Amino acid sequence: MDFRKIQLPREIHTGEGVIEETGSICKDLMFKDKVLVVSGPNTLKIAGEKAIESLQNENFDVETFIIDNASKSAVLEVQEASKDVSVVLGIGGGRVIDVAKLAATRNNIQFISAPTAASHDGIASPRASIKNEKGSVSLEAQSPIGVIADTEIISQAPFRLLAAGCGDIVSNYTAVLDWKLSYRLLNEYYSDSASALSLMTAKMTLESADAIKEGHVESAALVVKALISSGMAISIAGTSRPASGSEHKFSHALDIVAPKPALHGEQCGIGTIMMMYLHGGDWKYIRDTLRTIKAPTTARELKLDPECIIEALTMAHTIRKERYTILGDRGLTKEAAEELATATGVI
Ligand SMILES: NC(=O)C1=CN([C@@H]2O[C@H](COP(=O)(O)OP(=O)(O)OC[C@H]3O[C@@H](n4cnc5c(N)ncnc54)[C@H](O)[C@@H]3O)[C@@H](O)[C@H]2O)C=CC1
Ligand SMILES: O=C(CO)COP(=O)(O)O
Ligand SMILES: [Zn+2]
Repeated sequence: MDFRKIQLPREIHTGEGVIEETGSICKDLMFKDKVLVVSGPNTLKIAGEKAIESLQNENFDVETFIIDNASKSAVLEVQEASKDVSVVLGIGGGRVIDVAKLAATRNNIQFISAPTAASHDGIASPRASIKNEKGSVSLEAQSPIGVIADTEIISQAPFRLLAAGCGDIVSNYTAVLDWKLSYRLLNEYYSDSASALSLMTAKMTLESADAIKEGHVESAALVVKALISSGMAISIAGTSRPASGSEHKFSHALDIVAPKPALHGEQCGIGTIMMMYLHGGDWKYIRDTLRTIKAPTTARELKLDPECIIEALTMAHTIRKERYTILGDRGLTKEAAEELATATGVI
């Protein structure tokens, strides 16, 4: 028998000020007594404290745990801190959400995702990216039972984070091309519906590029919706394949080689320009649209040396080797990497 399970969020709450409804949302979801809020040092002040007040107003006993990295040890610490709670809330950026999501999954506890920035599509996905000695691993986790996305808070986050979210969405184009390639060459499992949702999300976002502006609640709402939809494509696929291909391998490689990596979504956006070139697709459209959004398209904008880009390109195929992409099993030579980055204007 070919059993398949698709897990999706049960409730998605978006809107200006919705973080102040956290307590009543948790009550409606029938959580009781003690809850754990996992946040970052800054995001606690930006959103965590409002959520805590709202939870306390509904008589929840709130514990707080602050993390600053998506490491294995942070996951273990949050697991330890969440043994006797009814729900774990991750309030912050992608790293906070991943740690809280994985710790809750391992403790068999429900998880609520409350993003403070629209910077990544892990908001509603059933995966968690955790750093390890080799860079990072994508681990299976539960989907959040609820998403609380306060568009006012998200619209006030540095614009760079919103533009990065667009880079993570644009990645869907090359991720799907890579996935299809692997399906054709290696008969890898492939889902038409997950790919269709992923591509539609990327297409709609790029078509709205002109409307993605700094400080606008509507822009934040547009990107949040796309990131949640991308996370659902990951849920349907049961793998991050529809949203992570060669461009993500490049970004994961940069996280290893760069002295100070840029944001995940920024790196993925630039990776998409280059991987689309390798696929023979319309890489200029990707580049120009990222420019319209004011997302970075060059190494200089990422504050990275050209050497870093070349090194990441030549090692990208070694990341998640089981995930076949346009980079093949042998990857790029140094010369080919240099040619690719130069031809696309990345260096
Ligand atoms: N689980 C999944 O399916 C996915 C996971 N990821 C992971 O997510 C992470 C990337 O997420 P990011 O959010 O880009 O990085 P991040 O979590 O490191 O956040 C970037 C910075 O933005 C700050 N920040 C967040 N909200 C803010 C606000 N409202 N105002 C001011 N500063 C704010 C954070 O404190 C942090 O310093 C990576 O580790 C990546 O691997 C990315 C995509 C999918
Ligand atoms: O970043 C992701 C999707 O945007 C998750 O992908 P990975 O499986 O590469 O961690
Ligand atoms: Zn990503």
